[in-house]
Amino acid sequence: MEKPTAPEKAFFILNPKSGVRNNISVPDLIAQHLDTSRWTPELVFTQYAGHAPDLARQAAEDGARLVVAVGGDGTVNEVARGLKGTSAALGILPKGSGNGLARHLGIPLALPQALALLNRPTFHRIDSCAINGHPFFCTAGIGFDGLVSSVFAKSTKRGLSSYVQLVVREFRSFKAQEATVSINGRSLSSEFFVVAFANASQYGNNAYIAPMANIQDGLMDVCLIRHVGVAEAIQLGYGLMTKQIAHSSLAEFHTCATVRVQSEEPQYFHADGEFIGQATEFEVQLFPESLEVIASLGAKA
Ligand SMILES: Nc1ncnc2c1ncn2[C@@H]1O[C@H](COP(=O)(O)OP(=O)(O)OP(=O)(O)O)[C@@H](O)[C@H]1O
Repeated sequence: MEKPTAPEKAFFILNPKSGVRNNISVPDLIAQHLDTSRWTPELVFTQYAGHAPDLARQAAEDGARLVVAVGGDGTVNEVARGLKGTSAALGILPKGSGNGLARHLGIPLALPQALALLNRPTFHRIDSCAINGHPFFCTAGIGFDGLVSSVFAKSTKRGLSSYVQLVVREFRSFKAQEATVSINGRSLSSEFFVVAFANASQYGNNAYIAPMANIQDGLMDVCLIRHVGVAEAIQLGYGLMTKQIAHSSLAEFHTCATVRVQSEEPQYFHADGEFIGQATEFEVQLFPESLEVIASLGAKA
């Protein structure tokens, strides 16, 4: 895309609570590294959880070409939600603890480099999804995934090591629930430890739940994991971190644009790592090319 003759408006939405790198002054970095011949920046801090969708939508209505989420996947989700159906593109300055969508989109985790990508932008359209009407852009999940998100939401600790400790603690008491997954005309009934829906390939922190997921192909990858004991959990953990889950007999993969899940007992679920609630029925849908982003996508998105 050609550089416009005059700078365009870029609106930065900063979550003061996200991430573990809180010694970094993002406003200073933006002042130092953003090319003001390309972008005229405006910055605002969120005041509360759930503030960013309104801020993003308003910025788009006020003519911002670019709205940048400064935070982790929760903040990215909120900003992206607000931008759906507008003509503004999403940018990301990754400042979360997991940064799943930023990693999938090839956005550098070092903020000066992420700002350099905004200075020489490449715009792409990506798919987005929704679980029971709650938009997500990276991953959503039911079962153990959902439980972990609910416990993490109550925890004040952030970062990978706290997350791993929490996963191990919750695993000991978790009981997989009976459910039926209706997908591509088939009904699959089983006890499921996890049913994960992947628009992007990873949860964050390079934990790949669906290494083959392509964010521009009009399909989500559904990963079904049935009964898991301690030995299988160790294998799965290794598979997540090495992309080997794609070849594991413990995980079954399908691709589709819609999927339904019906469960006997209420199950916890999350969208982009944020705990949403409990339900017995789930409908997950994909919306092709529904969001414009600045990214560095290789041959396989
Ligand atoms: N001003 C605010 N005060 C309190 N919470 C906020 C505020 N702004 C946003 N939030 C909430 O903070 C939560 C966490 O944000 P985010 O996911 O960006 O960071 P993270 O959890 O550190 O990163 P990651 O998701 O990558 O692990 C989100 O649920 C968001 O709604």
